[in-house]
Amino acid sequence: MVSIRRTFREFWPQTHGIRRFLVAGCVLAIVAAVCEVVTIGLFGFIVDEVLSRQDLGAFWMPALGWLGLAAVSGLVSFAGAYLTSVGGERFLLRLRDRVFRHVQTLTPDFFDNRRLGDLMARLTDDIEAIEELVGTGLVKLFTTLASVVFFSAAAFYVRWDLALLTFLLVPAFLVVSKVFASRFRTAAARERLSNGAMNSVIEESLSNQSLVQSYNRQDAEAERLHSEGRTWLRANVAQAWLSSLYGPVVQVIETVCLIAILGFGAWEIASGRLTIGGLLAFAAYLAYLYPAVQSLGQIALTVSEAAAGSDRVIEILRTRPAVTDREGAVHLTRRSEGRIEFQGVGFTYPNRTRPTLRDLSFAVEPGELVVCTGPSGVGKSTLAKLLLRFYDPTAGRILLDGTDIRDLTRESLRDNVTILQQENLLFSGTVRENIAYGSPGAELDDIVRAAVLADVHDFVGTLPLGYETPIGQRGRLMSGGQRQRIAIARAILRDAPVLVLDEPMTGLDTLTAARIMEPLNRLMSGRTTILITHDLRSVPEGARQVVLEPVPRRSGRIRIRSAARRSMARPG
Ligand SMILES: Nc1ncnc2c1ncn2[C@@H]1O[C@H](COP(=O)(O)OP(=O)(O)OP(=O)(O)O)[C@@H](O)[C@H]1O
Repeated sequence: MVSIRRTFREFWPQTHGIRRFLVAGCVLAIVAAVCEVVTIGLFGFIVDEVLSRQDLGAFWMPALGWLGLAAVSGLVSFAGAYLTSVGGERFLLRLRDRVFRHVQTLTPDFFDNRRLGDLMARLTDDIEAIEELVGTGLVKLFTTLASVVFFSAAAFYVRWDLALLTFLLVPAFLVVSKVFASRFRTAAARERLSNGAMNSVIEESLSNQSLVQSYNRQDAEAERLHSEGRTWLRANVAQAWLSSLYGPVVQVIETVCLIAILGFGAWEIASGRLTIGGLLAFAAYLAYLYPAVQSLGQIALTVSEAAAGSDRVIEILRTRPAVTDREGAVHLTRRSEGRIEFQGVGFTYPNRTRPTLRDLSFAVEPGELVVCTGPSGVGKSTLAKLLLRFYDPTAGRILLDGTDIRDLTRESLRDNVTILQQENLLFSGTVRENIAYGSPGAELDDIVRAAVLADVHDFVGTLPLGYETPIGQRGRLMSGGQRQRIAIARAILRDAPVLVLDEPMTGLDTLTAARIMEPLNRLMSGRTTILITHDLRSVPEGARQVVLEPVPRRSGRIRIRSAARRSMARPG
């Protein structure tokens, strides 16, 4: 119950503007139910007035009425179902957009600590489950409730005492559905969890297929999926067991009811207090009423499933980004000059106790190139993450043109800093789209100019569709050097005053590295550049160096102080 209330509080406002579809769906479904009630009344009338009395003349009017009602009922059922789906789908779209937008405000740290497949399950299946509760589920609940009310009212109208007898069994339905719903919720929560785990295994294995195959790990991966699949199977079987059992249990209660009614009805007919038409109409109302009551129980089961999904989505929505814009943060409208200064910067990753950086101070003048070196794992890439505000320093500050970067909006800060990462991140679009990724709306001429400067234009000329050639998922149809040059073209086109190159030569052989050097120099010229590398091949002569030293392992109080001095970056 708490989950359901929480789900509605969280997601109901999102149905604003869509509610008319849902309301229309409800109203139309209710009209269809009313048509059915009247139709059954006509059926009782035909039995008593036409069949029992063998009077064909009395047949035509109710028959025509029946036909008319069937047409109206068909039409409104169709329109109701259609409008409900439109409303539900629009709600789903909105919901997914909201969660995805929120997820993108979270710092990369969030993604580093989560399994991608599980996040994907939350953005797809779990969101659909919420829609089935708050959107279409609500319509179903209202229309089913309306059917229950109408069919029971009609049953009471025909014979209140018989109806009352029937209703004595309603508590039995309620007890059954309550017992089932709580068990179903536990099974559903397990199913959601295991669905996420299974998706994670599929995602990890498929995205690392070249590693899997080259290390002959196919069987191990298949076993991993099989084991997650088994857990999923168990959760689903538990769900199936409950939902399959629910129907027969309810049916037994229904049958007891029907037999009691028929027996009582036969006695009433024999004593002349009830017509056959009356009894048949009554039985028909019950035949409609019971499935409606049964589907109320089914709705309770779906609600349990949706609540399990919704908990998982709300958990994501409640996660706050580790870094946010400060109140009154300045949005840089002009291009920054590009003066960067680290002042006594210290940083510890949120899930670590040992600091990665301590008391790091250095400055880079506009247009200057500074090379940042140091052994692997010393925190060079961390420095880039701090400059882009993926994290905030735990001590000290970083200035851009003399302003603390925490006083700038993240958007305007990042507009002024381009990073070229170790692993070149390309999307599965075309060459053109990838070069223009950081500069939406760039003209083809500008894209080509950037490609020429990045020394990739000639290569693009050899591709079957030139700039319109798809580059494969994550650019896998390109070589490492080609990917790197496309990334350089992207950075050139973006034209930000500050540039961070994080190991631009990683994975490239000497020859390719040498070829990259020239476009890199073109990219760096005139920009403040921090070149992170432990590969001194790529260090241009005469460039100033900042050497990072590891923060020592054991951290007694006195050692920390001496460590602080030792780990200070010193210009080379
Ligand atoms: N998201 C993270 N959470 C916790 N620790 C992290 C995270 N990212 C990096 N680290 C740790 O921080 C330290 C510095 O990592 P960083 O990537 O900055 O090193 P680096 O100097 O760039 O190394 P390399 O030259 O090998 O790329 C490492 O010990 C690493 O294990």
